[in-house]
Amino acid sequence: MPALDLGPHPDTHLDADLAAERAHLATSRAALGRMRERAESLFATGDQVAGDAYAAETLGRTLARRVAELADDPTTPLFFGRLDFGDTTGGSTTDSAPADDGAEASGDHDGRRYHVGRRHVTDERGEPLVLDWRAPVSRSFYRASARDPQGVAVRRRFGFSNGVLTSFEDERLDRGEELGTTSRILTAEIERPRVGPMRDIVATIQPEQDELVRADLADSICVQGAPGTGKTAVGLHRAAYLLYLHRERLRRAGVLIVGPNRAFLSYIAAVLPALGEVEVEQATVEELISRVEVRAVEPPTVAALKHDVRMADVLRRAVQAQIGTPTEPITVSDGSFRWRIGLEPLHRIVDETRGEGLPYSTGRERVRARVVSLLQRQAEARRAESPSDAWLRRMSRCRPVIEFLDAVWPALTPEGLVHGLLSDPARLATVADGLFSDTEQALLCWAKPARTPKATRWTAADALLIDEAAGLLERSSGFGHVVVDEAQDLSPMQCRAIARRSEHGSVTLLGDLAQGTAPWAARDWRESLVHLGKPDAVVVPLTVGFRVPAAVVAFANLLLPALAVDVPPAESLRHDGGLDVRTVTDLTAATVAEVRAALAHDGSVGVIAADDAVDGLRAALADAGVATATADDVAAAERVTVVPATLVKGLEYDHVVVVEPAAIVAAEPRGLHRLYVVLTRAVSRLAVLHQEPLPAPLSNGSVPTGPATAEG
Ligand SMILES: Nc1ncnc2c1ncn2[C@@H]1O[C@H](COP(=O)(O)OP(=O)(O)OP(=O)(O)O)[C@@H](O)[C@H]1O
Repeated sequence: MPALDLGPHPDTHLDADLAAERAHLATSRAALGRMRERAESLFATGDQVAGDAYAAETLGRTLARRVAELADDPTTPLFFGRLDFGDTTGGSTTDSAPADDGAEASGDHDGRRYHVGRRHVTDERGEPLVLDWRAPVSRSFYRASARDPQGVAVRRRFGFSNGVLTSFEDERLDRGEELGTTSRILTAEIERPRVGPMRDIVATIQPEQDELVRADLADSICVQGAPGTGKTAVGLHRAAYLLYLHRERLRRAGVLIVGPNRAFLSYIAAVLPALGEVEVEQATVEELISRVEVRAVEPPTVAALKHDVRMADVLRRAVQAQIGTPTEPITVSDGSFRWRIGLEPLHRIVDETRGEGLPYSTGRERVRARVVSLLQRQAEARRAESPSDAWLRRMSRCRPVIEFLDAVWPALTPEGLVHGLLSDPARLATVADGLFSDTEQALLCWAKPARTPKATRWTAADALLIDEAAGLLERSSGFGHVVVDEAQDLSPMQCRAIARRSEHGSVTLLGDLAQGTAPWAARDWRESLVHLGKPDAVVVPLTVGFRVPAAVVAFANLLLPALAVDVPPAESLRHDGGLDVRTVTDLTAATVAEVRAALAHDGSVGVIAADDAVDGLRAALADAGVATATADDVAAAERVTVVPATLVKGLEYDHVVVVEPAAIVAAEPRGLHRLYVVLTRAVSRLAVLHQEPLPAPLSNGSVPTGPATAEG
């Protein structure tokens, strides 16, 4: 049997193996320590080495990053796997190998042995002790199978506890042995109690996940995955992989992770640094588009109109409508001569520039430059010499030229454009005609507009319009790769905001149509991809669930027919766990009792309720002496978190207590989708407490009641 259970072990051969692996770990840790010391001492002396201040700063940053990358967390293993390549030439397997990342063909690794870990570790001679999981050769650790061993004779996985190597598990791929998802080490990792922030899954990435992680940088992909299938994990590991492979390019252009809210972003924030990646920007869409301060809310119907993709056309037309027709020639005097540009060339300049489709503000400068160039030509013809730069500058800023520009191509700001449009029904009507009905236009226009953009109390949706307008006025620089999580909730206009930031890069879109809770949530990934400017991206399903136990998945899936989405069903890898659905007479008292009982187990406890019930539950728990944390405080010492239903997307807790599903459903138009999200947060046990009847799709199914049905 390939799986080895190691603890105190009678088999001296296995004990010797384990001892050798522990020694290799100790050597590797010492080597990493030396690498870090070297980086630290370079960092300390960096300013004396570098030539100028700029070089010193750049070098300083690089070295500081290097030091951070080489941080060693004593509680996580430096390596988690080993690959022994078979020897087709007849020699014996040798430890380590040439520091080879490039050799793709397995033949180059004949007879070699590699430890696979979080980052490269080399000994003093530069020989690899641990290979980075992202190196080409490490791919076989994730992908080799009995059917396609890729030259690997033995794949070894290590079990660790607090950074100490405790066991290993071998698969003799050369003998057709393969554990797949029955691996004990994988099972232990999936079933481990959760505490604190999200962790990396680098040791146990599954083959279908690895394919997504290692997709080409040029490939935009969309992952449709049921709850807990590892979408977030895949997106983060893909970011780390791409940074490794395209370090310089992506460091310049940047990698961006977009998540639904701050609680989620703080939950995932530690994953990339743990993988040695300390320079990835993480933001919500709202943070990305924060040109103006949001100081007001508006009715959902109005917000929905502003999130509608028709607004993009309205704004485009509004910008176009600013471009006028020249009505008078330009006459300029430079003190010595008078110059004149007639209407005909001015028409030509404006038409040509309009035809070039440049961002509006660039267009204005182009018109200016062309006007000045005509003046220059006249001056050259008359004086037989080129005018000076100062003369050209003066001409470009002289009053007749500015007046001409202001008449035919006026300067615009994004805020000014949107303010002008929403405060003037007649102006809106000219550009919204045929796109929005009269009623819709009336909804869009402000009843009492502020006098200036500055005085306007903008809403979140206005900020989105301003961002769209900014994209029409100026060219923005984008990221090299953008990972968008919970993407099903993006509106078309939000997709466009992200498209502007990934125009020359690629995107990884992660989401689940069944979890769409925004009023504008996607119903078809193809549409989102069009708005994101990546219409050709492939949509790949993930269907193996790593979080939610099978019994809980089955319960949550009772909701699926009512959600009106076409998504492939998921299969749970977890057959442990418990589900307890209970009618109670006193919700608060039952919640407190449930939390107390949950605290007898290891791991985190999440109490999830309709937003307006949260404060009451927190107070009741506090009165009962149970300290609670908030969802955005991932470092909290408290094991119990009370989370409003609207903030729980993407998060998970070992033991989840859902309080009054009917209230969660009633709180918002897509309340059933919200409930589906809420019910799929449990890693080990789910308790559903209700006083009101369960929402119809749940009460119609055969719901297990009473105490836990399949307690693991
Ligand atoms: N290959 C794996 N090995 C071990 N654990 C995994 C693996 N893939 C995912 N997990 C774990 O499963 C849990 C769910 O993963 P993740 O949050 O990435 O799923 P998701 O699809 O984004 O979920 P949701 O739809 O709820 O947002 C996490 O605890 C993650 O660490």
